[in-house]
Amino acid sequence: MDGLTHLHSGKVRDLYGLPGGDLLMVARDTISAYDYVLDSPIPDKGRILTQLSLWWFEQLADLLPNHVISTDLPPGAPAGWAGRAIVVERLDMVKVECVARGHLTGGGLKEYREHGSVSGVGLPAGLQDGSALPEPIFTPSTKADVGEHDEPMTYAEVEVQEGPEQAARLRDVTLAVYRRGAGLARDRGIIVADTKIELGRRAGGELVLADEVLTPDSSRFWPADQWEPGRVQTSYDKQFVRDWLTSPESGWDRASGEAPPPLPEEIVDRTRAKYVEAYERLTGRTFT
Ligand SMILES: C[C@H](c1ccccc1)n1cc(-c2ncnc(N)c2C#N)cn1
Repeated sequence: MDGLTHLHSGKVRDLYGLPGGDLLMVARDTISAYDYVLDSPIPDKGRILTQLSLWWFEQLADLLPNHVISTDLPPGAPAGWAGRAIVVERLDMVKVECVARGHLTGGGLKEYREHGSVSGVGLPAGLQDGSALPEPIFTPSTKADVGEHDEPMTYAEVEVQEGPEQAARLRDVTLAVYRRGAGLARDRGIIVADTKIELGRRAGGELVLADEVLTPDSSRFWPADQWEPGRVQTSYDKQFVRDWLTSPESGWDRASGEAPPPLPEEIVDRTRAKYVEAYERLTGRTFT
């Protein structure tokens, strides 16, 4: 693909350099579960989550600028990338995974059970898996290498790395994006339990919202009507996959260290439908 320089491949997205310095972010139809990228693509997942991210950038534009330049395919990009590729402004990326949590689960719950805190933020006693936090908290982490897990950072460590003023700005922006997104989603029946945003800086130091934003890949989406603290919550988008992979029908042993088997067509179809449903509930638009 002349004109495109492959720069980075994540679990579900790829990043290319364009002549002139901009970047092309491409979302694939892949889905990951239990830290594996599954062999079975979910048709249109890349397009659905790209269009959701673009809609969120619009909803958040009054809070801070974003890196979106164009959704037109640049020369050299395959036609099959239409709808799931975004030309973005090249930024100096902040080396902090900016995470906000409104509910306690996953790695945060594990840390809470060990230390009574998450990323150094003290929390009240008695919280359970899925509990709503008294208020959303900023729980930054390091940017781990491919295949590694991010490590929690305390706010003090962010201050040392970025400086006190910038650390406060990262915290405030992350919490503002989360509050806006979680509030809007909750009104539409979806709990955004937590989210990770990527921020970058322009040459003049201005903070810009980058990467994808408030998608089921960057956030935990739960159906609000099934929320029940004290147990593992239902995943809005991945529950069919998780249930099948951990059922006798799949023949897969998660403890074996072997990669999961391909998904049955029915599970793929039902998972695609959940992505479409989430997009349509949040945006009020019809996915075509
Ligand atoms: C990890 C993430 C990634 C995204 C998509 C696919 C693979 C990786 N990434 C984003 C940048 C990046 N760098 C400079 N300017 C930007 N606007 C962005 C963005 N977004 C670098 N890495």
